[in-house]
Amino acid sequence: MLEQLKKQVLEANLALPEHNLVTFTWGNVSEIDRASGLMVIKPSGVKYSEMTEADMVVVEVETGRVVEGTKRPSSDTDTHRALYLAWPEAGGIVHTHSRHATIWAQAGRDIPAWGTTHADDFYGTIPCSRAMRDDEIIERYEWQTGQVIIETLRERQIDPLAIPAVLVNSHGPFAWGKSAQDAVHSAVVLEEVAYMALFSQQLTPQLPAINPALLDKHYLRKHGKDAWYGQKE
Ligand SMILES: O=C(CO)[C@@H](O)[C@@H](O)COP(=O)(O)O
Repeated sequence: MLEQLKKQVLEANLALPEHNLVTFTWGNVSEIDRASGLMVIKPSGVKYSEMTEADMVVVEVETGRVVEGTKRPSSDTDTHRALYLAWPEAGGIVHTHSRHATIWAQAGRDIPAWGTTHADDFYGTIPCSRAMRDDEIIERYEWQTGQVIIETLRERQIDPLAIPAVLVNSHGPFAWGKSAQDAVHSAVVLEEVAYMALFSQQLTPQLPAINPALLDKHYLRKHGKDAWYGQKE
């Protein structure tokens, strides 16, 4: 089981540079095995071009203890842990510094649903968190980053399954899904809609939100209980 998970997490991490979501060693992807309470995450600071399955690090989600691996886990491991512990439905988590999503995060701006590309995968506004306080930055920063993400969705009454991404203020995007690959899909679409939104609002500064009927149509045909998009599995 763990060997298969390491393979999946390596492939998901290698998809980040493939989709131009990261530069150098930025970003990280993990996946959890709920039965064992273990997660697999990329090693910290290792070049994607040199990364191997053997470099993947196995971490006990509850405690953060490294149970397998010779390398240090990602510096964002505690953020991933916090989200897995808070959201039982999260199977994979990704963090990137993808350019346009990070522009919105640095600007402290939510990305409203302005089109069907957004609506296909995000059932409404993608939130930006508040700025972190000094005490949250100084003590257990990565864990606290996770707590701010959880607080943002809770206070905005956002279902993590319906909007599988957040912009961490002054930092960058985190996205998630049923698996590492699913989380990377969310991160790719997030970057695309961030890019489109940036220029759409420049063309039309008072851009109205998407028609709710159109939002429903596009989101629910892919993710609703009667979803029919694509081919039957
Ligand atoms: O967010 C950041 C840095 O701001 C990290 O994603 C980035 O440096 C990657 O760190 P890791 O290599 O995963 O430890």
